[in-house]
Amino acid sequence: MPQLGLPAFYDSLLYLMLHWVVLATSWNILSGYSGYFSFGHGAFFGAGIYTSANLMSRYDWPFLWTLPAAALVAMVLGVALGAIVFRVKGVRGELFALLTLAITFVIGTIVVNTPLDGGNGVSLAAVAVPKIGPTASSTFYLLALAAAVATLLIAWGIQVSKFGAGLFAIHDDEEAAEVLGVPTYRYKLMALAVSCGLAGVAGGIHALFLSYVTAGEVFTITVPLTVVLMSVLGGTRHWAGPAIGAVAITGLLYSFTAADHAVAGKALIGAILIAAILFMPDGILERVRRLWRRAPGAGTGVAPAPAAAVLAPPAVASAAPQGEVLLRVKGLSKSFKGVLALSGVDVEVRRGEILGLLGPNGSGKSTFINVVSGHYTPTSGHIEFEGRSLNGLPAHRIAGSGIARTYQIPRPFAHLSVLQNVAIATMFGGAVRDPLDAQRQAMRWLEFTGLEAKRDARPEDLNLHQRKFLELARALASRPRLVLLDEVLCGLTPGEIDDAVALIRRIREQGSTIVFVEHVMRAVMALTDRIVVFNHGELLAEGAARDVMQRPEVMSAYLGKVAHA
Ligand SMILES: Nc1ncnc2c1ncn2[C@@H]1O[C@H](COP(=O)(O)OP(=O)(O)OP(=O)(O)O)[C@@H](O)[C@H]1O
Repeated sequence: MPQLGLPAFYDSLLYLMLHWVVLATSWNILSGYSGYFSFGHGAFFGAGIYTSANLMSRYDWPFLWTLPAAALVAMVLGVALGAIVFRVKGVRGELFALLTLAITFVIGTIVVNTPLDGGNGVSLAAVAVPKIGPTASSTFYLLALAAAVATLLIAWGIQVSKFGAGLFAIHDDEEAAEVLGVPTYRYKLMALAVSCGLAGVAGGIHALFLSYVTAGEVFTITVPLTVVLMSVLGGTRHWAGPAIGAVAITGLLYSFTAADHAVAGKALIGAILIAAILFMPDGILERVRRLWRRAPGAGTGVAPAPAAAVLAPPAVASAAPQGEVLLRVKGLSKSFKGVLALSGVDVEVRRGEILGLLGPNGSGKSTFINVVSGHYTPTSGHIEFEGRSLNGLPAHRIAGSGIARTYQIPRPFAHLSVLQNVAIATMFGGAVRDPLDAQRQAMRWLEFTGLEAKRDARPEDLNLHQRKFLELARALASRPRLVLLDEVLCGLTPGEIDDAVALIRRIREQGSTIVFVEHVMRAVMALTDRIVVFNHGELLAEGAARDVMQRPEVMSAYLGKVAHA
């Protein structure tokens, strides 16, 4: 472009487009991918601007040397903030957005009241623009072009990687992602660091472009609002979406400014945004991709599993010999603000067995699964798996050690296909790094659970029976040595229960040990080697199902409950 000799206006217009491509795409890496909607992008952009501006004006750093420093300062600021905020459960959605916006104003106030700005702004009129292009405006264009290409490559690389898959899982259900082995805290921090670093670089370049920076114009709501609009317009679930939004909005805005119709331009953009949000809530790009997918002959890009693989699911690794204690739980208690859900429970699970976990409603069965899988931390007691203590481990480390679980009410990742849902488990539990390999392996688990025809469906298109089987496929795909099944049969018809019972048998046959929480007595009798019965959070009885269910104390705990099953 600089060689074409066009008026400087075009260089500047293209600079601004690419500048917004960097900002919107960098915002999307955290907020679009992981769903942590930030309104604090102005703070990180501003950190980059003021770092570069101060290093150039006060310390005479050459402009290009200030850019890594701008990235670093913005990154450190973001990671320091994230290290605290991401630890607080529940700071998501509007709370996270408001918190990050408040931080922008706090940082703006600090900058104005310190020598960083001093209330007068920082002038860079005396700083020389490096001679990268033939003119100053072309230099800015080339710098922004390099930054935009690098940012888009990073965003693409993350989207197609295991890291990206983890972020998309966090977007849909952070707790379920953690239980499947996604290191959610680390991933969120990494995404924030990348997002802030890129915003810092954009800020560093923009400082010299503006040549005079004031906190009043930097730390405003304009930057976060604009990047959110651009990303939402283009589509937040794809690396290219924010760039499309950025080009569309900047192009429209400046074409009207050039023709002296700036107000009409803003009104038109407002109208376009309203129409886009109403008719394309997932963004322009998602709309186009959906039309493309509907086109005859459009495939998903995932090769089918080889025929031999389809016949047999992957063997599950077994670390302990048959009959050895796999899981040892001693004196386990869990209380919730005065409610003692588990009280000093001792349970042993042996390798290869199906252990039924029974008890009336509210007796602590789901709490047991939640504590063993790391969803809740125990109040007291000890949990040991294959001889190693699980106490204090986060849920993703427990998943990584070979324990998988299902939820009583299925919790699939709503925006991912059935195949992608299972592939996440293959990657994080089964340690397959390459997403395409993960999808091939996931396909084998879909065949195992009979869901292969639904591979491209969204979870919302499945019935309850299929969603429960998807939970099973997802749990198995992490190749666990112990599977904790929480009422997988609940809500199924008698025919579907028969299918599920046969499937659970096959799961055991291919090597997994199963703890099976269930109220359906027919299935308990057919499947379990042993049962333990809980009542009021305590262990009431244990042994073979036929003996234990006859005991008077069990019958009285269950009074009225056995009969209906
Ligand atoms: N997150 C929570 N907060 C407060 N109380 C809880 C929580 N989770 C479980 N409880 C309480 O702990 C007790 C045991 O609940 P739990 O869900 O483990 O029982 P359950 O045996 O699985 O019951 P069901 O068969 O109905 O699923 C109940 O009194 C329940 O209300």
